[in-house]
Amino acid sequence: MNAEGHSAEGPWGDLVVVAVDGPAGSGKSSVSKAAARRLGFAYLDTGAAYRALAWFALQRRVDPTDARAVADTLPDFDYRIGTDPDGYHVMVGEHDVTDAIRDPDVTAVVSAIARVPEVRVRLTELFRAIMAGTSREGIVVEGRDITTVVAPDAPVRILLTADEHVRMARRSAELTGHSAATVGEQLRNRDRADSRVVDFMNAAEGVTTVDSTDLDFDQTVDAVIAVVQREAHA
Ligand SMILES: Nc1ncnc2c1ncn2[C@@H]1O[C@H](COP(=O)(O)OP(=O)(O)OP(=O)(O)O)[C@@H](O)[C@H]1O
Ligand SMILES: Nc1ccn([C@@H]2O[C@H](COP(=O)(O)O)[C@@H](O)[C@H]2O)c(=O)n1
Repeated sequence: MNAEGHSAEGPWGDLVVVAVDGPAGSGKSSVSKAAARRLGFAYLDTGAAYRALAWFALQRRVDPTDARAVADTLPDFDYRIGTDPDGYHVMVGEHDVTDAIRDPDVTAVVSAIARVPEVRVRLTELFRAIMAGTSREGIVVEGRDITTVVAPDAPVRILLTADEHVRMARRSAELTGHSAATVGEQLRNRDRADSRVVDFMNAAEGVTTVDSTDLDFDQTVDAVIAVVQREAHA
């Protein structure tokens, strides 16, 4: 039994871990948060940690392409994230970086930060500790390598995807003041860089694909919840 009372059968005991991966703009954060809210589960956004470390490196004027210098920031990286889907916040030390980590300057360098092996090892440990510490019945964890590296043994594993043009259109609809072409190019470049490190375009064995290309937001949340209900206690 772990500290939060999840009994010890399998790595997660009776904690229902819902692992969700997918490319940029596929709806991982918004859909996972809404599904967690409806299920009464916790919600963990893992991309926020990579973004927060990118923010921290920029603050320290570390060159994001210098892997050694990036890894050297890890001992001082004091990171906390809220896992209540209704109380989402991200802290680095005493700084609330919830909004700052969405800044285009951070988005532009996050893939370079995320390809540093020491970073991936450290953040994976951190994610597992946060997951094990939840007091709720379950947790929805979303990112790029959750179904394959962070929690390949999760009872529910989902690849959330959508056609690239649809993802670009959804992303540009939420970003005013940026041309659709620029938004699309940034999204495609980030996916290209990230997919050199982990494969989140193809479902690993045992992972269920939810394709939202022809679904609206609520239908996508319904589809994710249907997978959870079918697979959580299968
Ligand atoms: N099925 C859907 N129908 C319509 N809009 C959607 C759907 N799913 C997600 N969206 C919208 O698409 C946009 C991108 O979603 P979101 O930010 O959750 O994606 P993401 O995968 O977390 O992206 P990133 O990896 O870049 O952080 C949001 O505005 C969200 O509301
Ligand atoms: N499991 C993960 C999650 C994220 N990343 C990297 O972080 C970047 C930001 O992620 P968002 O989901 O907030 O867009 C992403 O582009 C990846 O570089 C990761 O490597 N693994």
